[in-house]
Amino acid sequence: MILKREHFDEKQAQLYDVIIAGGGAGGLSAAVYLARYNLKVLVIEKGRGRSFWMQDLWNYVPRVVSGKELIEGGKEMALHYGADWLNGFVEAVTDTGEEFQVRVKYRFKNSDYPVFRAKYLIAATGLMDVLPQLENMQNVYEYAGYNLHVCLICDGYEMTNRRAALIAGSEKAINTAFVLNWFTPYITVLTLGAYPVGDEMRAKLADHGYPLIEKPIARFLGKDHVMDGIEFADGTSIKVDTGLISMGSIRHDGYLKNLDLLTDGGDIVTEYDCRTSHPRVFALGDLKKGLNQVSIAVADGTLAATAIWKEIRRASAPRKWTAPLQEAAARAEESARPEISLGAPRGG
Ligand SMILES: Cc1cc2nc3c(=O)[nH]c(=O)nc-3n(C[C@H](O)[C@H](O)[C@H](O)COP(=O)(O)OP(=O)(O)OC[C@H]3O[C@@H](n4cnc5c(N)ncnc54)[C@H](O)[C@@H]3O)c2cc1C
Repeated sequence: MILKREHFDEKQAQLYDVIIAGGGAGGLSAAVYLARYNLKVLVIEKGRGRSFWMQDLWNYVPRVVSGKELIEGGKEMALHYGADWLNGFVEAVTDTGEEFQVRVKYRFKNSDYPVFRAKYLIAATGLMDVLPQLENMQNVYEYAGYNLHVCLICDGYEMTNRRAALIAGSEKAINTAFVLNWFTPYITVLTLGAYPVGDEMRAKLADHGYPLIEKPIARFLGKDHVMDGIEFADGTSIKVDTGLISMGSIRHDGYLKNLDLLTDGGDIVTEYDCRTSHPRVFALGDLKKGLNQVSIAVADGTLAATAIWKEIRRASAPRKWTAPLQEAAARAEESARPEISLGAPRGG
């Protein structure tokens, strides 16, 4: 069910098996599995995460869908199988040793701060790509995620043989040009004038024939979500067919601080089944170390949910089914009697 204020008292009193922070690709996959393992699960989702911005989900079978379709379909499925869902922002998690207490901000105005409890926590809150900060951010949102891409693995193919602008957030990020050139030779590198570029990198770009433009962007040009050029602060402009933003990302992991999880370069380190350095915390998808793709996040959800089910199942009393089996046998015997009495009279 979708939780509203009137459900909070009842739901705060119960102990969930699992609380999932984040209802994107990974969190939804875990929710569906957990609900179908007949476990009590709550998904908490703030809205407008990374999957939401995917206009086309490539490299995923059986067909291309939008991120919104993926989220709506997954949410509907999780609810159908009995998961609870809360539209809210996970602010903090406390581990009492026995359970996790998950504090949520519910609603931006007239906020409530309910605390829900669970045996296990799944962190599936992903990350968000850093975008160029222009005066008019609407102009950026008009094209970002359409033909102004943020993911080379996802959208490199879409850029094949197109005139591409690479917007690099650091000198290191300029190296993306030498991967993007797998798909297209027509690359212009933009630094927004935000950092100096060393002689070695300049020489490498010149050697490949990639122009370097080091001035701030004023706005993206185009219409109907199709970018076809970039205008700079000095009034000059270039024509392009596509773009790739490589400016890093921000992890949605603030609520995990108290748990002191093992990380590597900021990514949460997990075992094969997505278990973190805390035995009752699992991390999925973009938040953890590994490839940032929907297929990976979805598979992570499968692994984490199944590992948790296995553990809860093994800790539960054995299900011998003695009483139900005896009852079923008694019922079968009962229903068999009239048939016998309907047959030919004995000894007749
Ligand atoms: C424009 C774009 C195009 C892409 N194209 C592709 C593609 O074609 N193919 C592909 O495989 N991948 C693609 N990706 C990458 C893909 O979106 C991610 O790899 C995938 O969504 C990761 O899943 P996730 O569950 O880890 O994170 P997400 O899907 O980002 O889910 C995390 C969820 O957590 C929520 N959240 C965050 N913080 C909190 C909080 N504190 N409390 C509550 N909720 C919170 C967010 O709102 C979000 O819904 C694309 C990404 C972008 C941005």
